[in-house]
Amino acid sequence: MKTHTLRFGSSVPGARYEDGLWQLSWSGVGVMGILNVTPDSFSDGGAYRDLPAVLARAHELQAAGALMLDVGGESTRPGAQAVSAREELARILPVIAALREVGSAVISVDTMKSSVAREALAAGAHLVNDVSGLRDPAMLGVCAQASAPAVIMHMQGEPRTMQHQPHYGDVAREVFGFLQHRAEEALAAGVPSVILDPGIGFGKTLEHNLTLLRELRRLTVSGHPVLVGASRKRLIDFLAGVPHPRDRDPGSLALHLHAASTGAALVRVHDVAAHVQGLKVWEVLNGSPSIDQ
Ligand SMILES: Nc1nc2ncc(COP(=O)(O)OP(=O)(O)O)nc2c(=O)[nH]1
Repeated sequence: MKTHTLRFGSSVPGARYEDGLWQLSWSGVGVMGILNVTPDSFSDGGAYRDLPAVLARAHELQAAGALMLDVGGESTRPGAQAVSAREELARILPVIAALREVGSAVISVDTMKSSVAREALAAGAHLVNDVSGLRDPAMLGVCAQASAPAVIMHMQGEPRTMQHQPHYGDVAREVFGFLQHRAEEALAAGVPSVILDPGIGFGKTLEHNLTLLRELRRLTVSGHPVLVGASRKRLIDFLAGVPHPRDRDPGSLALHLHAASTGAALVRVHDVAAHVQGLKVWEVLNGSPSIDQ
């Protein structure tokens, strides 16, 4: 089973200090638990209304085996209206501070705004998850300055309109080429590590999403850890006729096991327990280095 490593400028849970950086390594596929603190996220918006409920959810995700928690204060579902930096910060800063207080897992902040990323990192987030692929001109500098890894995700257009008419000449070549290019720019700017994400459902048709998943090995061989976030997304309804997002966890796991078979390093999920269980079984059948006797 492949071992993946992320380098951080500051210490993170489970990391070792080596060559002047904190190195977090894991084998097989790590699970990033989704912690949305929004009123309108497509599958769990408003589910965690107050801080105790959010912290209880965080504990549940961590107890289920999440390697990281992804804290998001703005829905990026198709058609979502943008949220101000002020509103986004009001939602996520108390959560990040409280998670650090209780000693949580590694914390990523899911934001497209450099101003939000800067404050979230200062409040204790360990890395940035940017669905816009570091589009904000200041985002690279914020991550480099904080010596924080960045998840670079591909999105065509904006959440509000990205699904109107997504179009590519060669979707795999264009998406993977974009990610490789942004990775080089980020590392050259001093970002200690990058994670690449094809952006399932972000300005893609069903066919585009399927092609990216089928061709994903072309990205995982890049050497950068690859993250896939297909959890509860619309393509599962298209493929298996599941209209309600909360009913799509089995399909989510199937998509993420496929991602694991291509060498993905992380999956971003709502149902952490099901994914930890499914990946454990999958990894034994596909050559995990150790089996708990
Ligand atoms: N890196 C990465 N980040 C992401 N953030 C949000 C969503 C959308 O899912 P969710 O957070 O559940 O919904 P919403 O954006 O409505 O809060 N998907 C991804 C993804 O695929 N990859």
